Amino acid sequence: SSWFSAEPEYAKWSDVELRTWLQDHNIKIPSSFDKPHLYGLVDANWHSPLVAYAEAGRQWSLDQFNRAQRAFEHIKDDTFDQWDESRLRVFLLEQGVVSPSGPREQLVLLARNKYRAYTDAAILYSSLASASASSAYAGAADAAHSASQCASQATHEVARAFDASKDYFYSTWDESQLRNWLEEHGVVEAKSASTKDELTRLANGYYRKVTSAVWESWSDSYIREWLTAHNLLKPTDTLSRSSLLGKMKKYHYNRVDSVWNTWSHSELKAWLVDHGLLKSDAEKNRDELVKMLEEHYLSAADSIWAAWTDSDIREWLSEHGYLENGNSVKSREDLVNLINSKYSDASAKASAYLVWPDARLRVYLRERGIGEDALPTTRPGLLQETRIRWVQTSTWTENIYTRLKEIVNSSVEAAEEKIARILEVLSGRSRYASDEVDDAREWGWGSHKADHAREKAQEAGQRASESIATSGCRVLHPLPVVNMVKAVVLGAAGGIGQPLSLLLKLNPDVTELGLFDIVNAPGVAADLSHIATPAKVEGFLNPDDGLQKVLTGADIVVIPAGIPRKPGTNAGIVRDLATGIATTAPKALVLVISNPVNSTVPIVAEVFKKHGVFDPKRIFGVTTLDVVRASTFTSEILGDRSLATSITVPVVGGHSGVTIVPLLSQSSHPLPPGFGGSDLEALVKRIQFGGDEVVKAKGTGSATLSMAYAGAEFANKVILALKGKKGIVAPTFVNLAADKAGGEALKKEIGTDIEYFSAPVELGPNGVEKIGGIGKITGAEKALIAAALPDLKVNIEKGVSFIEAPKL
Ligand SMILES: NC(=O)c1ccc[n+]([C@@H]2O[C@H](COP(=O)([O-])OP(=O)(O)OC[C@H]3O[C@@H](n4cnc5c(N)ncnc54)[C@H](O)[C@@H]3O)[C@@H](O)[C@H]2O)c1
Ligand SMILES: O=C(O)C[C@H](O)C(=O)O
Repeated sequence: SSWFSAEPEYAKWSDVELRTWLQDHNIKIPSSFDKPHLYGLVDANWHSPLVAYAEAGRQWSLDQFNRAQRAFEHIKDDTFDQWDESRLRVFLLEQGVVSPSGPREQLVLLARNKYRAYTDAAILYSSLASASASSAYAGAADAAHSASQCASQATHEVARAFDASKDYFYSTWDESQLRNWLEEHGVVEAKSASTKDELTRLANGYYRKVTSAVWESWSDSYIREWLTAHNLLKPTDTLSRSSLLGKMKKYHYNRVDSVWNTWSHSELKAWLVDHGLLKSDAEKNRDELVKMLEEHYLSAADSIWAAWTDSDIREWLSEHGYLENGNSVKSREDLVNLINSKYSDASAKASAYLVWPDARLRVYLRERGIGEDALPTTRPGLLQETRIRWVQTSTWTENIYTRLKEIVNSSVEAAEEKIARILEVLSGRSRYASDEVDDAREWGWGSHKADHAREKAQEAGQRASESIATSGCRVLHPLPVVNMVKAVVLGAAGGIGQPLSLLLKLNPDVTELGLFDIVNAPGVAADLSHIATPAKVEGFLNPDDGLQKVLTGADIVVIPAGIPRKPGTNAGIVRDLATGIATTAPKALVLVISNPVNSTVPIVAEVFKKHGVFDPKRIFGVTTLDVVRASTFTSEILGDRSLATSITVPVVGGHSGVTIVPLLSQSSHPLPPGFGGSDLEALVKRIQFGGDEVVKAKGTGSATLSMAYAGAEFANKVILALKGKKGIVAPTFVNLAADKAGGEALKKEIGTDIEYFSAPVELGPNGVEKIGGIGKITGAEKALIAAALPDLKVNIEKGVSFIEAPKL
């Protein structure tokens, strides 16, 4: 590509690279994102100021930053100009500049650079701190992002729009009530109107004529909703209609309204004459006057400076040396004239709110926590308060971020209320819709086509849903929320436990690794904790509630505790560990390795049922070793071990002897032509009894290293799914109720009613997403399944009855 190509650096990145960049910049990756989305996210954030801060901040450790914070506490950008050379030198030395040299100007420059880096880092750290302090709220933001939220919000808008098209108080009246009302109000045509539609139309028309404000014809409930939506009314407040109307009068505005919309013809004209834009005898109609106002309002000094109090202006003038003997300038007019002539960038101060109608300024202030009583009563007062709170931000996302921070740090105590307000901000673009709905309502009332209003409303709802969908995705960029994953290993000091813990420590998505065993766990943890990967490792033993401590906050729990080939002992161990999980981390995803898996998985389920926390989606029997063996042995048959990692063979049924059913006919890499008969039988047997091969070779114990590998393979998939990756499928032994439809279909395929079965399962953030079917298999494979079922049923029953009445 040419040097001048507009193609960005990241255009050719893989999704791993995109993901890494986003993680490095603390940009949350929404759970549903695939490569095009990741690309979009990188694209959207490439030039974001937060990313720049992150770059700057990365060069500072938190410690360094804290030290710097003290050093920079009283420093302003121009402080250095006032320092002498030796003071600058000392300061730079303290800031780690080893031999500060050069002329004083050079030193000032160096000091300034340090200061800039510090302020960038300060912004980063404060945003990180606020984000982590409010992770609950960030969680709400995340929820808002989810499609369902967007959808429900959109639905709400649509519902509101529909409501709005019929929500005038006489909408429920029958024909004679309408007729009476119209006649009482002297609408003569009522006499000749013959249908209810016509009468309604007349009522609408009449209403539009006599009411100046659109809301005067709204029902109480709709007014209440509008006020509540703008934080002007608590949902619990009960007010009379007249008080509600009073509030509307004070606060209702339309997004397109400007301050002059309510001015009379002569007021419009007077303003233009006062500002020397119109001769007092000029003849202009209202539209022409408004047009002139639109053009000139914001360049008029008094419009801009109305947002400044006298003392604000005085302060600015004296700070900039224009008011040495401040007392000589006394009048407001003098102050405004002076600042207007000195403030070169006045137009930059011309913010959008300067033209807002008073009602909108009031709403803005009320939304920012100003009480009804504290609201200024004059327009300059409203403008001045608004200016103080007006956040000028360069990007939309930054603006939303600022507003979110404001809410999170606000004094509103109830979390629900904060969350509600956050949701409002996130779906802020729905205001569009509200305004569209306003239009729609007016249309409906003013014209004959009530249906047209409905259509418009529907369109508005549609647009709302679209803008919510896009805003929902975009607003997440600046929230530096780190997706934490705590993985726990129970039985972490054992033959499987240790290497499995090692492999989990290597997974960069694991941020916390908790190890538990009845022996040695703290030692194993100390050892692993030196490995340079993100996970924080801690080990616990039984005393002092070690099990409870390790399980606190667990997202995923892997259980390789127990003794090889001692089913009875293992049943008790698994029962006790499951009890711990049920009481401390009932929402964790549980991966059972302890044998016999066909029975220990039902044991965990029964314990969870007893504690009322059973969710079949969250419990897995790890059968991955069978899958791994199937790949390896098949690659050997194919004569190419390098294929081993890419060969996949579904293995179904259970995890012991004949209950292990490899579906070799579905291998991603077909077996050699002519491979069958006793060769095939031997391969199947080797997969089914691979455990014996290892037990025999070792003399004592069973597979540990290959099991650790397999366990980590599966756990890593579960973690990826937990973090939102879609479409991950792995065979695992699950309760078939985890996916009713999938489970029932599977039972039909295997022709028997069974509670647990190992099948290819699609994983999701809540565990089992979908249970896959067996698919097309050979006669021989059908026979293998038939042979597996009786053993499997006995194993399952043993597990279930162990909890009901211990006898395993
Ligand atoms: N699912 C599979 O494919 C598969 C494969 C291999 C082994 N396994 C099974 O995994 C289990 C462990 O095998 P291993 O070779 O690691 O055994 P191991 O004896 O080497 O380790 C077991 C560990 O569990 C610990 N432990 C015992 N009771 C405990 C309790 N109540 N709480 C916490 N920890 C406890 C022990 O102290 C030990 O450190 C066995 O049941 C084995 O049959 C399953
Ligand atoms: O066979 C065993 O006892 C351990 C394990 O289930 C295995 O498959 O290797």
